[in-house]
Amino acid sequence: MRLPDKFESSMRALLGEEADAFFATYAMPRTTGLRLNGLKLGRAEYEARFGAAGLPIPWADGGLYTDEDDRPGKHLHYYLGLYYIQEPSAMLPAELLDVRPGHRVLDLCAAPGGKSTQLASKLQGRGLLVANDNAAERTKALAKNVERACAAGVVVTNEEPSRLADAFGAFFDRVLVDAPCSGEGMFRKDEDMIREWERHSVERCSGMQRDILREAARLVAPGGKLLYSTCTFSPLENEGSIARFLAEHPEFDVERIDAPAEWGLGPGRPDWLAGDETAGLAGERLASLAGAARVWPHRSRGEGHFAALLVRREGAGGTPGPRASELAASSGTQAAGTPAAERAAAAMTPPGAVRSLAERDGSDDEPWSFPAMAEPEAGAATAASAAGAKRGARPEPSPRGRRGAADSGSRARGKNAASPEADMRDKLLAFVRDHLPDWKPRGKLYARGEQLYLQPEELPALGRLRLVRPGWLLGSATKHRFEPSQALAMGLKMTDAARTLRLAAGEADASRYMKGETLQPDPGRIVGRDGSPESGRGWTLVCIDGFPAGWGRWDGHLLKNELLPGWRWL
Ligand SMILES: C[S@@+](CC[C@H](N)C(=O)[O-])C[C@H]1O[C@@H](n2cnc3c(N)ncnc32)[C@H](O)[C@@H]1O
Repeated sequence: MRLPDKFESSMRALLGEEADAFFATYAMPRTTGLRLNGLKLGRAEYEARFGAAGLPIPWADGGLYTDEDDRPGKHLHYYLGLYYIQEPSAMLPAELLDVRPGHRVLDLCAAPGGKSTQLASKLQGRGLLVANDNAAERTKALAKNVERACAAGVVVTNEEPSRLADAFGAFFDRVLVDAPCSGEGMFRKDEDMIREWERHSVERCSGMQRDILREAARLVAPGGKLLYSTCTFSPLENEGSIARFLAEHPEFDVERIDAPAEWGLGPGRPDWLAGDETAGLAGERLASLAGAARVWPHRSRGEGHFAALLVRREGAGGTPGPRASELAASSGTQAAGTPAAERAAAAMTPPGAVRSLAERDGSDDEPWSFPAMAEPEAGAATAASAAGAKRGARPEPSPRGRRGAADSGSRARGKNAASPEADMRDKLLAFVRDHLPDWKPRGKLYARGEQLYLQPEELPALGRLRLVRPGWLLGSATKHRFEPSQALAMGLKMTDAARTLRLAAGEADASRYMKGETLQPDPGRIVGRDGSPESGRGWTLVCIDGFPAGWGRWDGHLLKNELLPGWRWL
């Protein structure tokens, strides 16, 4: 591999005696890995059922090393969302962020979603994750990866950080800034990164990082944490970005990353900054940058990475955004400014205020309502509709379109059962009663066109933001019925569905289903929740190795395949 001369000479100067060991790694195979999806299963269960999958990655829950010539992306289990393919060092930042169930989490630079899916598994379905990226095209992969792994509790946005900061204010307990960077740590993984490095200068990346970090600071609740990470070795983009951040934000401190010695991490290197790169920081505050962590390929089994954990002091009041203060007023709880730790602890106990669908259905005069059905301002296009318009395709129905206009009327009518909202909800409820009898999701409904989403209860109204996925897409309420989505299937458990076809990955019908073909299973294979034959017809959850793969429609003879083309196994 031919490394750029400028890169080589600066790394030799920084590493001194260690430089030879560092450069020797470029003749070795790159490191590869996968991370089991903790929302579906853990390592013990995976290995007990499917055999050993690789050596554990020491810093990542469910992380396993793979061999370069393994092809985990070709396996059906990948399509079922049982794991995400991720470079081992890239699993470190989300582990360090200390995300717990109930937290409000923001992944500010999230596409294509490796760390978002990891953060979502830490939340275990409690709390909220906003996964954002400012590149519209990249949010498509982000949304799909989230839907494959864990769409419940996740909102995908396509925004500039400043607009998120204006909307949310100091709302989040945890913020991840996995920043765009010069990618020096990925040269061994992807030689294209060398060409990219030659095109994008370290200085340009450092400017982008400054702008993103400035806005990120506004989004962290007092007592909350911000994890900054890059996949580059450049001191300017790593310690330099954090030095400038600390100089501009006295309310933040570095929290030392105390990793076990066997992880092989190196410290942050404030001593590598040139005088004009320290942003005037000096003394203990400059020295605190040593509490960051560097992954070195000659010390750990992983590509190059940097991580710094920053904590916003308790009582360092941020500005609650208009949306966050709305939430505080409406919920009667203190939304912004409440110590994050207290709220996280409260979230660990079952939240009585958050009622399940089953509890609402029947016991409430407005079951599973639309309490915060916010609509984007006229002219604020969704990312999907903007992308469609660019390609000249028919844009997704506007939220202020046919349904939206009627919705405004329905709000004026209040609880009128004949409102379009109530009609959509009733179709969904009828589907749930028939097909998912004991399913107990948490959240509130949100409608966009015909599509119905489930949002986390504590998500404030997001009217002006570009929403790629305003929540978990449950399906569409069409004129005659509710049609469940692929995202709904992926977020269910096999035992949630009243009717299933249960296949094993090795069966011909499993690959035929995943390729989009109609199936003709033995009717005895269509079973109910307890595994006994089921005589009904209609929507059927197709499961492979015990995990949902998608929907089919059973007519007693044939199973019509409802797997969308983009979800097929090629
Ligand atoms: C290193 S990648 C993120 C990888 C991702 N965290 C993952 O684990 O899959 C950096 C991302 O930052 C996004 N980005 C660049 N500038 C941004 C900005 N100003 N605001 C938000 N995202 C930005 C890029 O589009 C890119 O997807």
